[in-house]
Amino acid sequence: MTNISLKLTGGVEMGEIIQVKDLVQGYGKNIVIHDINLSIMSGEILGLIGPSGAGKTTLINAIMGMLRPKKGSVTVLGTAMPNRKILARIGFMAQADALYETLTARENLTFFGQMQGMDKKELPAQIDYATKVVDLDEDLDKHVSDYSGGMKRRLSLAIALVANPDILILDEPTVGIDPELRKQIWQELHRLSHEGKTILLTTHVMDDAEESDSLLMIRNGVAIAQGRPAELIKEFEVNSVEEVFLKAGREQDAHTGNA
Ligand SMILES: Nc1ncnc2c1ncn2[C@@H]1O[C@H](COP(=O)(O)OP(=O)(O)OP(=O)(O)O)[C@@H](O)[C@H]1O
Repeated sequence: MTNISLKLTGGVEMGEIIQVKDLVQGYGKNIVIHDINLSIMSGEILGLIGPSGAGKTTLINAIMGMLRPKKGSVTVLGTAMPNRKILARIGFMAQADALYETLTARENLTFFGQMQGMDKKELPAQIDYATKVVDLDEDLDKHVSDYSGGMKRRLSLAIALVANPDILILDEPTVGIDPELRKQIWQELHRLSHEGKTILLTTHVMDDAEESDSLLMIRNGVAIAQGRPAELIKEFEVNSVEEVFLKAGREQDAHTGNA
């Protein structure tokens, strides 16, 4: 355990839930994340935003403990990652769907729910809840092989939700999801955050960024802006989160001589 104090209130931990300190991460000799610092408090929704190849998935994989930090540290619920017990408390939606195609959606949800230690008696109600959030309740008994790409994304999100985890880590949860359902999913994410759940998601979409409580913008593996959307808009003297990103990118280029 680190020196971070976590208080228990009604079973939900309070305080700093995810902490990333001076993280350097990469593959072999290729460094793709440079000195990232990040703190996510309980009940906070943090949006990780950046262009393709910026290093979002790499950062998420480091937080999940799937990659060991090359330098710096990742702490989740006061425990250094990687850690199996902590992993069980995270609902994870990966960018590539990891589903059993020959099983039905219900069977997939049952399997992943049980893997996360869910009580068998609680599973039907949780499956019902999670599939309603993503609008798949009518298609629950279809084989995943008959699902469209968007339906598979939605099922992956339902799997992240099914075990009622304290922490949600979602890699591009809104890709392939229509605007109406996107709105419904955001309503649910806000409700979960009000319950004290901590949510980290990645996105390319500026609308998602505006829904987040706080943002970390990364470009070429470097944090170029960090803070609450409204504060960033003020700080960069622009009118939207998108303009913050563009201005911060230009400042990065000027700084590194790429301008
Ligand atoms: N398994 C891997 N082995 C080697 N290099 C990798 C691996 N995964 C990612 N990379 C490289 O690391 C960099 C960051 O990739 P990453 O997937 O983290 O970006 P991203 O921001 O999530 O992109 P996208 O939005 O397209 O998913 C890229 O240059 C990518 O080529």
